Amino acid sequence: MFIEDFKVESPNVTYSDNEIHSIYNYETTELVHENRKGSGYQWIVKPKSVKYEFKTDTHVPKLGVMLVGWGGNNGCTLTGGVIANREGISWATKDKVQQANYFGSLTQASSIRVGSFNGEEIYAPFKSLLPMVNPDDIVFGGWDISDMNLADAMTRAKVLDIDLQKQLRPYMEHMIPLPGIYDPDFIAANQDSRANNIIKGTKKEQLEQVIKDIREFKENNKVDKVVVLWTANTERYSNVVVGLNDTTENLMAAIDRNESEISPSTLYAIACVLENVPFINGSPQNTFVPGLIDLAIKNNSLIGGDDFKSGQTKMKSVLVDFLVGAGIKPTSIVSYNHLGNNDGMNLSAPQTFRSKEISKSNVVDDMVASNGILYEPGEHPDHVVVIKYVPYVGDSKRAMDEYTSEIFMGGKNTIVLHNTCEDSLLAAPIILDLVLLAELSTRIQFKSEAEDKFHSFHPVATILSYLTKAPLVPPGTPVVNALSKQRAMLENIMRACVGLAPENNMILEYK
Ligand SMILES: NC(=O)c1ccc[n+]([C@@H]2O[C@H](COP(=O)([O-])OP(=O)(O)OC[C@H]3O[C@@H](n4cnc5c(N)ncnc54)[C@H](O)[C@@H]3O)[C@@H](O)[C@H]2O)c1
Ligand SMILES: O=P([O-])([O-])O[C@@H]1[C@@H](O)[C@H](O)[C@@H](O)[C@H](O)[C@@H]1O
Repeated sequence: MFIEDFKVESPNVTYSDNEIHSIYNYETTELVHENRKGSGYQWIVKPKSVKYEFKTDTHVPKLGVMLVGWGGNNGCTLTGGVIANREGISWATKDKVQQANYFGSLTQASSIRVGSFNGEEIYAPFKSLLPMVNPDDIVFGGWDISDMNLADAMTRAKVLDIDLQKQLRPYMEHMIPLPGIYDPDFIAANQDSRANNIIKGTKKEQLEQVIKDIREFKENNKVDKVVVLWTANTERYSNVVVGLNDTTENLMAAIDRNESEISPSTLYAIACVLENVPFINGSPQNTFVPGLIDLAIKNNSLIGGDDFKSGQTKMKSVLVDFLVGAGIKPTSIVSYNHLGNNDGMNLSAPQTFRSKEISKSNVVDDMVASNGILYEPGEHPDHVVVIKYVPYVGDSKRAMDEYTSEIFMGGKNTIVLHNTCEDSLLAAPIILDLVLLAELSTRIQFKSEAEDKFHSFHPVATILSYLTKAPLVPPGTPVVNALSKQRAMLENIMRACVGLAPENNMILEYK
């Protein structure tokens, strides 16, 4: 059965006018490697219970979302999709009259199990766990190196149905992206033709302009909070150089010197960290150079990324988790896709493709490392990523995957997948989830029984990892890519905020 909402009644949960306060026993383990006399070294696993308190501010702000690359396929598709939902727009397709929806969004279109009732499993909307921004209320803005208005950008993108585009045009034709920071050294040369909307000046002047843009957007739109998200073109990796961008001091000094190796995405991100505005990187480049991570931690300003996990890689983080979890040994993974949108054109350059190849390839590392029965230390499946630009197919990405695995008694198992989808229709709801969850996480404070004061999550927002191919994590902490674990982590942290136990799927009451 599906219910729309619920309230937790527990001595450990208090709902007040401004917050939800929960007391939560975190059940974990502590490992010890002991030298046991006579039996040599022994791993000892000790169950451990740590009491935490969570406080969630229930004041849901008026949220402004500023997209870098607002005029791109993802940016205009998301903007149009939210307007269509907000206005209740429906449109004729060749099959039927289509209603607007948020399918593909974890927060808006997925559910959680709240328990059983009379032998029936009871589910509720994911978003019913904690008060979240209603996406219909978001105010959009942002930057683009192309000055095309959002209605014309929607036409250029060729993603949304024509009848929908016609209805959206009046809402979007007055939406004009702010000039962006353009550096041809960081994206493909084929992007130069659209770069007619640029912030001039030195890197310091560009940084200062972005800060001014954020402040003016917040003031002009009377929003309480702003989240900035990069959905602009994939950049090449920045060289990380001692003395240039390895520390905050060196990074800021490099900007003062107008050093060419500081990328546009890093400049936007620095502007956000200086303004304490969450910044999320939806592309694979290493925007977050060490000096920037250092600055975000010092300023306790949320940063998250990298690279939306939307299609082929999302499937990979499910399939490989299933195979390895079933004791089957993937030995060869080949992921090929072609697409014809501007993203694909930008990725046709070797240096930008390399950024994407890295984020699409590293996604199996944690799953492989989890099974020492299947893999020797350092052993990995052969893993190849291919992306080709084929203009004719546009945003309709064709992905073809082949997974070859070793099975029982020397057997071989080959799984072949083919997937066709509008890449932007996969990415847009993920962008929505990223900004909504980033905003929510800034309203959560918590402390363990060993801490005196409540504090926020670590500014490097691992909580967003379900939505990214290459999760950015605090230095020295584990990277988890398995999709089921990422979703469970996010849901269980939100359950803890309302005093609910993690979903453990045991259903002992019926065993
Ligand atoms: N399924 C997906 O679509 C998907 C999945 C994962 C990651 N991504 C990443 O999301 C990004 C956007 O994808 P898209 O399909 O919307 O691409 P797009 O090329 O349609 O849009 C990118 C936009 O960014 C603008 N731009 C480029 N550099 C800029 C800068 N420095 N400042 C401001 N604007 C700038 C471009 O003019 C363009 O309008 C890409 O990096 C892509 O790799 C997309
Ligand atoms: O999310 P995913 O399907 O694994 O990866 C996608 C790539 O296959 C595609 O070529 C690229 O253009 C998109 O930006 C996205 O990164």
